[in-house]
Amino acid sequence: MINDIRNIKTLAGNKYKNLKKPMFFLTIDALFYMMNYAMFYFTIIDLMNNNFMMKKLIIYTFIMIFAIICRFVLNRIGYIGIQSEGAKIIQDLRIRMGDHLRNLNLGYFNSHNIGNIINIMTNDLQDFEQVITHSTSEIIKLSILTIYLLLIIFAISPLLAILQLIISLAGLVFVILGTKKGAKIALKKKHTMDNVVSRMVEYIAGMELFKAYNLTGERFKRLKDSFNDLKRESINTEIALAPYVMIFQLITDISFALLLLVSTQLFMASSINKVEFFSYIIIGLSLSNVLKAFSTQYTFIQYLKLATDKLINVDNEKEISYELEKVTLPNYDIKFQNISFSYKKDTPVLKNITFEAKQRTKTALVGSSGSGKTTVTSLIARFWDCQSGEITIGGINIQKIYPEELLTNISMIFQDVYLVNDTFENNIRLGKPNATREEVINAAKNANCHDFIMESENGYDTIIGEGGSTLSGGEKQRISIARALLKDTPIILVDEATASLDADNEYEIRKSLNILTKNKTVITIAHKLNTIKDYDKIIVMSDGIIEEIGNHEQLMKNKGRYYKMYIEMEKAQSEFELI
Ligand SMILES: Nc1ncnc2c1ncn2[C@@H]1O[C@H](COP(=O)(O)OP(=O)(O)OP(=O)(O)O)[C@@H](O)[C@H]1O
Repeated sequence: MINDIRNIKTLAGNKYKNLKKPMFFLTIDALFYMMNYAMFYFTIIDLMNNNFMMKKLIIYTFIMIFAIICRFVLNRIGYIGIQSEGAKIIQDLRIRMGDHLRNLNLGYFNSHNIGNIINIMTNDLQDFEQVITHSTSEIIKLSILTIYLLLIIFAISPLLAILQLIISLAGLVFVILGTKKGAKIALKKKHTMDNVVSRMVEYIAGMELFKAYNLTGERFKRLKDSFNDLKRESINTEIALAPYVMIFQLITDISFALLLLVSTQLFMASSINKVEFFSYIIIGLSLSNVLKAFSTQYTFIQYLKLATDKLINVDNEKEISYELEKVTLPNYDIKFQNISFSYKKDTPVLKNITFEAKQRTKTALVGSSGSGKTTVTSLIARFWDCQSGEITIGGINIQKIYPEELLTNISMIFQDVYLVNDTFENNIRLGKPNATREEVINAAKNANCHDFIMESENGYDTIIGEGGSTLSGGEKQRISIARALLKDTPIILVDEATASLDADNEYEIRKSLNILTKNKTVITIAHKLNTIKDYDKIIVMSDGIIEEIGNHEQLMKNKGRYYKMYIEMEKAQSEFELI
């Protein structure tokens, strides 16, 4: 319990303190709630003692009305306060979580499925909001009512109060044990929910592919199966939790009946008087209802606790470390010194790699599929950190540099271009948020996308569909080159996408890439060897190691793997031309 409160405080951050004021109002509201019982109690006393006077009744009624008005005001202030402070806390938490996710190593996303992450950022955050804005105030109210009603019963008869306490605590232990078991089942439901979201994302994002391969039915079956799993787990959770709550409520009702018997005995033995006897009936009945509400809240809180635990787990994930938030790199030489890296333990992808790419030179990475070329570029951008060795830029170990600062020096032209659902202008401007329209148009002209942008309905103000769905692969590539031109960084990482493009598009892209990479430190993953003949360095990779290194002439003389690849490429090309 203490741990849970600590977790809530950690997630809520500094603004947690702001909840104290509305909670105070809600506490006073709960105390005013007691006024009804007090007035009722006095009325009974007067009735029983034949002391009833209209004047007194009017006073009691006015006190009750006053208490109700006070409660209304206090409740409004407390409720609105807790809602607005709660909303601020959740907004901060959402932003913090978003920032935190951004600063995590990509390994986190590799080991957690997309559904799990989406659920944490949506459903679990919403559940946490529920804890802050609703459950907390309800628990305060119910706790105060329980203590208050028990104290009145104690004043009537300590024996009745002690018996009530023992039975309630025994019942509560039962509920606690039950909900512990239920929590495990509820956690299973949450995992199933993660799976449903993952399947939905897969179904929607892969729709084009599934249609092309006529797999929509099969993929929908996967989605439908996950819906069925969710239905089963939802029923299981209810079945697991409901009996414990129902039994507790049964115990509470039976305990009231038994204590009614005890109180009658006490009354017969003159241990309590008439007034106390009737008061107990009313107070005991009220306590029974409050305890029932408590048990429902308790199970609810336990379920929400799962969301809090999930959020805390993400919050505790270690962020990428760094020492330098700002850095001026003395030069842009990129050096890999004895780099070893694996995505998964015991499956090395890069094995003791050493090479240097001097500033303002062009280096190409070639080799078979899966040899580790993309991994090399991902390590330069610090998407991942290597497990041993040192990568330096300008002599500074990149693991010391804040990743976002490092990326201000790097542009990436990759095969998968992501465009946001915004105008052409704003998509290009992502490269330099404060760029003028003129700069955007200049970059677009150099990236050979100005013409097709101008041909579209609203020119630069035309909205591109989400993910760039309205554009061809080549057009998306050129927009990403325009972005990079605008960003104008000293280091450019390119994964050549020209293999899948038609000759016109390829020509346009090559032209704009030449402008982009002029006088820069360039590392290109090359798929067509005839495009890298003029490169300063060609690194031939094979199964995570560097097999050969040199320029085109040197490697051709070596007659090693590069030579074979080149000859094969030429042969394939001449065969293709013959066809
Ligand atoms: N995110 C990842 N998680 C786990 N393994 C990965 C991940 N990315 C790549 N790998 C694995 O690492 C190895 C090297 O992959 P990498 O993408 O670097 O090769 P590549 O030479 O660029 O291949 P290609 O030319 O096909 O793009 C492969 O075995 C691949 O399966």
